[in-house]
Amino acid sequence: MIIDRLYEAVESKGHVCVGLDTDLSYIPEFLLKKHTNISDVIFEFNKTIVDSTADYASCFKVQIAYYEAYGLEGLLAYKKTLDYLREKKEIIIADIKRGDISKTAEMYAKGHFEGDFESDFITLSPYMGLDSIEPYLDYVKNKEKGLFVLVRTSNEGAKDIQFIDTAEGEKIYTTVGKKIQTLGENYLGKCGYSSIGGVVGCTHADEGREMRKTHDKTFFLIPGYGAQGGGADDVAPLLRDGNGGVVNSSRGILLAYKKADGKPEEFGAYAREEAKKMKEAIGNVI
Ligand SMILES: O=C(O)c1cc(=O)[nH]c(=O)n1[C@@H]1O[C@H](COP(=O)(O)O)[C@@H](O)[C@H]1O
Repeated sequence: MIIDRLYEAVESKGHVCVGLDTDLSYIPEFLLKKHTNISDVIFEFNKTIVDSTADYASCFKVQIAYYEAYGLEGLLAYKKTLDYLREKKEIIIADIKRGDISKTAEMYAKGHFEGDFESDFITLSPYMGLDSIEPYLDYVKNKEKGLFVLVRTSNEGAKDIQFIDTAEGEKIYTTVGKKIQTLGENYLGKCGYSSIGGVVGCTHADEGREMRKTHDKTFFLIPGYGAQGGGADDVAPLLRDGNGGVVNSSRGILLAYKKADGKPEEFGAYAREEAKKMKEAIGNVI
């Protein structure tokens, strides 16, 4: 099961998931000038970030919107980035947030678990129902692939729908989380967690401890660290026994050189330092 690979990566390298949400405006001028096409610019930036942070990262999350936004050149950069991560044996989470009827989902599964855009995990939205997740399950069972399903997201608007009380007297996200855990129990790895994980933001830390208890077999992808205001203390309740989740930071790492007003040529070194600091900060509180 792919979850065992991720669990072991967390054991050996820590909880940091580096987010490759590469906007052209994040890329230093000298790199923009060096290449004539966007795909080479984005790929060289990503390659430097991967090489600089890999010692401190258990996985990398690539948010596809940042690549789609640049059309075919962007998608070429996306593919090159995935190929490079695979070559380096890094674990890839493709943040594609899909969710559609089952025939369409079959094509999404093929598109992101096979071929040019193959990744290890993908993110899914469950709001069309569990039948929209079914087409991915054969890949989870037989092809070493995994899912992270949105449960309680990090944005302010999460409250608009996910926090509504159901007739059973619980929040919608609690119901979704329970359904994901029940489904996930069919795909447990040796580590005790399922290859069907849940996305739980660290920006509503208050219920974190309770969630960790009730979702004891669900591995969490935890966004919201850094740029969205989350810190190590917000993440700690969502992690258990020093494992049980990975924590994503994208802008916090990619833009570390700008925040420090550092030399643009040293953007990789700043990203490395930020990933190291994040790993240590989380290590200190769990
Ligand atoms: O699924 C996600 O990764 C995700 C879920 C969520 O609830 N909140 C959230 O921010 N994300 C993603 O996590 C990343 C956060 O980026 P930064 O805020 O720059 O660290 C982005 O790629 C978001 O799309």
